[in-house]
Amino acid sequence: MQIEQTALPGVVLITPPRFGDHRGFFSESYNRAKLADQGIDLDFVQDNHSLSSTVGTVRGLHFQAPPHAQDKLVRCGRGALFDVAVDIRRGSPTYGQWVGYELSFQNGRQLLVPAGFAHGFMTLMPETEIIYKCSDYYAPETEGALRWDDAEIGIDWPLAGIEAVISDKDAAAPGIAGFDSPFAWEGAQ
Ligand SMILES: Cc1cn([C@H]2C[C@H](O)[C@@H](COP(=O)(O)OP(=O)(O)O[C@H]3O[C@@H](C)C(=O)[C@@H](O)[C@H]3O)O2)c(=O)[nH]c1=O
Repeated sequence: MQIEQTALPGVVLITPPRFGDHRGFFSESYNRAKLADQGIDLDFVQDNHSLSSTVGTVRGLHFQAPPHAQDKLVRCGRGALFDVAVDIRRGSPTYGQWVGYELSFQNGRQLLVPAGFAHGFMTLMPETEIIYKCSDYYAPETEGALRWDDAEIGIDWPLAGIEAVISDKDAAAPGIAGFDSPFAWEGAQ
């Protein structure tokens, strides 16, 4: 299993091995013990799966506030997407900064987006599926969102100029200026 740190401490790229043969491939998309050996020991309780039909669909930037904050382990089941994590922990040295990676069926990469980060993605192919594990249950009363194209966050989305397909909820999300984050940085881990 390949583990790569990103520019945002805690956000990690994970690539499980694929064993190919004449039938295709086999891969352990999640193995708790092997991840724990690498220092990533999370207690996932819910798996989510969504399909986005159109290229340029954007979902995000989303989080759940404590006490239902979620770590998310994200992968692409079909197609390709650009997956983003934004640090929203008050006092964090990287507050407001983002990282983004292409996750695709083809590359098999996964992104670990810890609690304290807003998460979002843009699909790069039609009929793209995202699958992610969450460390807490859906708690709509704790949901929050930031605007996906907020100039102050400044995410360099691929497919610049495309008219993004977004939900009404995401269209109404605020920018990060004046955002009263429910997360506080707890110091270097
Ligand atoms: C997130 C979620 C939604 N739902 C329902 C609520 C609603 O009727 C329908 C669609 O919900 P949404 O529009 O919020 O779905 P979506 O915009 O795909 O929301 C997701 O976006 C990505 C970026 C994330 O990181 C997730 O945590 C989640 O916020 O699904 C659940 O039943 N359980 C869940 O865990």
